[in-house]
This record gives sequence, structure tokens and C-alpha cells, in this order.
Amino acid sequence: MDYPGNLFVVSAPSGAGKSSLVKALLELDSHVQPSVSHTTRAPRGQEKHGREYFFVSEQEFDAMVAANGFVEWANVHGRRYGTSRKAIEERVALGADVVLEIDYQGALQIKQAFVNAVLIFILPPSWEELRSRLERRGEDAADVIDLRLKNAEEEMAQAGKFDFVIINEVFERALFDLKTIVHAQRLKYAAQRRARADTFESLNIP
Ligand SMILES: Nc1ncnc2c1ncn2[C@@H]1O[C@H](COP(=O)(O)OP(=O)(O)OP(=O)(O)O)[C@@H](O)[C@H]1O
Ligand SMILES: Nc1nc2c(ncn2[C@@H]2O[C@H](COP(=O)(O)O)[C@@H](O)[C@H]2O)c(=O)[nH]1
Repeated sequence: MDYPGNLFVVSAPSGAGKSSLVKALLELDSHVQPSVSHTTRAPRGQEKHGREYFFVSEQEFDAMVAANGFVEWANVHGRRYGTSRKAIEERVALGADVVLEIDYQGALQIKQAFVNAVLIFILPPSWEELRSRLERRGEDAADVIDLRLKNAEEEMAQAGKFDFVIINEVFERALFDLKTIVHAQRLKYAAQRRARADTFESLNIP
């Protein structure tokens, strides 16, 4: 389905820096709105219900799956995460640009539902740096970090299925790349929609 708003999907192995990049993008670009996912994992650090995530029980998550309430959902690092269908469809239908920070399985499901969604994959500069970012962040236990690094191998193998790949080595440079992609795609889709509207008008199609 085609909507007036744009969907940007940002995926990366845990610790590559996608949340930091998306947060910085949101501060710079008031046209972009974040999507708040539902998850069955516990809050960490200063995370708040409704801000970083909607933290729900396994039963609540099951109920949303049964009600077709997710536009995509996946098992990631042993927990379930999903994007509310209603929140996304309502906002892009109103012309908002929405950014989703989700894993690659969810990103590929989004592309099926929204063909114009732009998929962006963030890579760390090296394995060593990925591990040290997770350790420096200091929010996950050692066994959780090990699991996330193990899963990173499979996740990084999916980068080729994305529309764009950004290497997050120097933060400001990666942010510039992300901003450029968002602006370029917004202009491209606006031009496409205008051209289609002009064609319909010239053919007298309401
Ligand atoms: N370019 C960079 N150089 C150095 N450190 C960075 C860079 N980008 C992000 N970081 C740091 O790396 C850590 C991981 O970043 P962040 O939490 O944004 O990762 P993430 O990909 O969102 O991870 P997760 O999927 O687990 O939420 C944070 O401490 C962040 O400040
Ligand atoms: N498929 C989905 N993946 C999601 C969603 N929300 C977050 N995520 C991904 O989960 C991992 C772990 O996140 P963390 O906050 O526990 O570190 C990360 O790759 C996220 O991108 C979602 O709605 N759907």
C-alpha cells in the first residue's frame, strides 16, 4: 500500500549504535517520528514504559499477535519484539515520516507490507569495537553480551538485503549519511507522488 508518509527502518547488530544515531536524527529532524515497539524483555537502566518500549508480558504479547496487532514481530536475543500496526499505519496515512529501530527479520517483514519503506543497515567498524561498545555501555550482563555478539554474525550477513549500509565508525559522519538518506528519499518519493498526481489529472482520473 502507498501512503503519503515515509517509513525508514534502521537495523544493526546490538551495540553498533543505531539507537544513538536515530536519537540524534530525531533531534535534528522534526519531521521524523520514532516508533515505540512492544517487547517482552525487562526494562534496563533508565528505560520507561511507553518511551523506549511498551514492556508487556508474554500473555499480552500473545494477545496482540492473535489480534493481528503487529505489522511485524520477531524473536530477538531470546525475547519478542513487535511494531504496532495501528500506530504505524495511522501516522504514515497522515503524512508523517516514521523511523523504526528493529532487527533484520522485522525489517524484511516491513518491506513486504510497505514496498516503499527504506531499509538502512548500520555496521560497526570492527568486531573488537562492537564488543567494546557493548561493554562500555555497561547495561548488559556478560552472558547477554556474548549472546548478542554471537547473533551479530547472522545479522550482519543480512546487510546486503538492505537499501543502504552505513558504517558507524566516526559518529558524526554516520549521522550525516543517515540524514542524507532520509532527505534524499523524502524528496524522491515526493517527486514520484507529484508526477503520479499530474498523470492522473491529465488523464482526468479522480
Ligand atoms: N560512532 C561511535 N563511536 C563510539 N561509540 C559509539 C558510536 N556510536 C554509538 N556508540 C556507543 O556505543 C554504545 C552502543 O550504542 P547504541 O546503544 O546506540 O547501540 P544499538 O545498536 O542501539 O544497540 P541495541 O540494539 O542493543 O539497543 C553506546 O554506549 C553508544 O554511546
Ligand atoms: N523485529 C523487531 N525488532 C525489534 C523491535 N524493537 C527492537 N527490536 C530489536 O531488538 C534488538 C534488541 O533491542 P534491545 O533494545 O533489547 O537492545 C535490536 O536489534 C532492536 O533493533 C521490533 O519492534 N521489532
